[in-house]
Amino acid sequence: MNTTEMKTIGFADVEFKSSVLDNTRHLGCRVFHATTEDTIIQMCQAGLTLNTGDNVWQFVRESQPSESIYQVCCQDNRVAVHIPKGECPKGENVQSVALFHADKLTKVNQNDLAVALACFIELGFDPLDAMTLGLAWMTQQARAAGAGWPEDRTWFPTTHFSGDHVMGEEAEFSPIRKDLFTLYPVVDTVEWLALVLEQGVTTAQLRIKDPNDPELKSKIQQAIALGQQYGAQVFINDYWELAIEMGAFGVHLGQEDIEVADLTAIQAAGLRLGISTHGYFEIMRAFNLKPSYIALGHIFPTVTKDMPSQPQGVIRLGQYVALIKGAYPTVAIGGISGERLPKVKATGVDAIALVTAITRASSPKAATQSLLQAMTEKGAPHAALCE
Ligand SMILES: Cc1ncc(COP(=O)(O)OP(=O)(O)O)c(N)n1
Ligand SMILES: Cc1ncsc1CCOP(=O)(O)O
Ligand SMILES: [Mg+2]
Repeated sequence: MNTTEMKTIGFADVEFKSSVLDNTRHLGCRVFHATTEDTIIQMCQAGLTLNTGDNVWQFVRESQPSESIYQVCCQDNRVAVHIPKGECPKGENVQSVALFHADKLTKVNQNDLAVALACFIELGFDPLDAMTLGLAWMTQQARAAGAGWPEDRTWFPTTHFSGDHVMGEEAEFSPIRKDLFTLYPVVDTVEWLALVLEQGVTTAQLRIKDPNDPELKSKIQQAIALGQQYGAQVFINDYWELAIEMGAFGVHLGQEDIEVADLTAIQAAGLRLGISTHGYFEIMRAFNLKPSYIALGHIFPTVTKDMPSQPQGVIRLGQYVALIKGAYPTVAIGGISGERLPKVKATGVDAIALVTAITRASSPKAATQSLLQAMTEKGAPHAALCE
């Protein structure tokens, strides 16, 4: 934990019982009987509620769409969260029911869950990340593995949205070569791609954001050919259909992209798949697809893309990397410069993706070379992280 400040949470009803109350101190939180805290757990006629100041959670038997309340429905070891309409950052198309399966618990105790959820929300996590962490923390305790910060993915729930694509049991995406997965420039022209490959880059991405670009097809074709020429892993951002048609090495897709792409077709065609994530819920959601790598972002503020989420910082990056390590290769993205690279690398992340550190450098060739060198230099892995 990176803070010594104790967070306080109140429960309004003196009769309120939870077996994890004392253990919240391991997270830097204190939950006690009070009626005046900003974050408060209380019983009302409709059932258990948690008011965090920013949002209200209600534990219900059957959920129904609501404009303003997060509704939590617990059944055995499964939890469904109905996300209020007003909370969907991207509007109507966003999926509204998040599902969690804590398969190493027999039953989710809703009082314990309210406490765990309150703690992780107080610690600054987004709602679905707080739920993911809360269930991991409860499972870890139920399995006598301590009450400290949940790091071991064994205890994490599986997560998905209702309506998510389900991959076949055996299906997984082709692997990447990890020895070639170091500096990962993301560029928007074939010229930039050629420049970075000439400097010795071994993994790169073509990211063209205009789907009406009249030369889109030809640019993708040239990017694939350059990848083959240099023996590099070239990913195509977004345009998975063209990537399949033209035999690309791989595609990169974001959280909304995976809802519409034909993942089975991408996998069956042998293309590698990289997936963007922005927190615990999305990381566990990405696990379901058995991708070729998981991208973690955005780490620092970025000028390249409008981000609905907050920058994650290197402390959280380190926690995500620890969670994923050994399962999938990881790449960090967002606001990473040459100066910031060493502390990002110290988290143990496999690769570092960047745009402006190269495209806005006074000498892009020299910048690429020095970034490549910095990636291969032996630093102190997992050195003390300070932001
Ligand atoms: C390596 C890497 N990480 C993240 C992204 C972002 O993908 P996405 O969230 O789909 O956003 P767009 O790039 O499509 O705007 C990426 N492209 N590459
Ligand atoms: C595409 C993308 N996805 C998350 S941050 C980002 C842009 C990264 O660009 P930069 O390295 O210039 O911050
Ligand atoms: Mg995308």
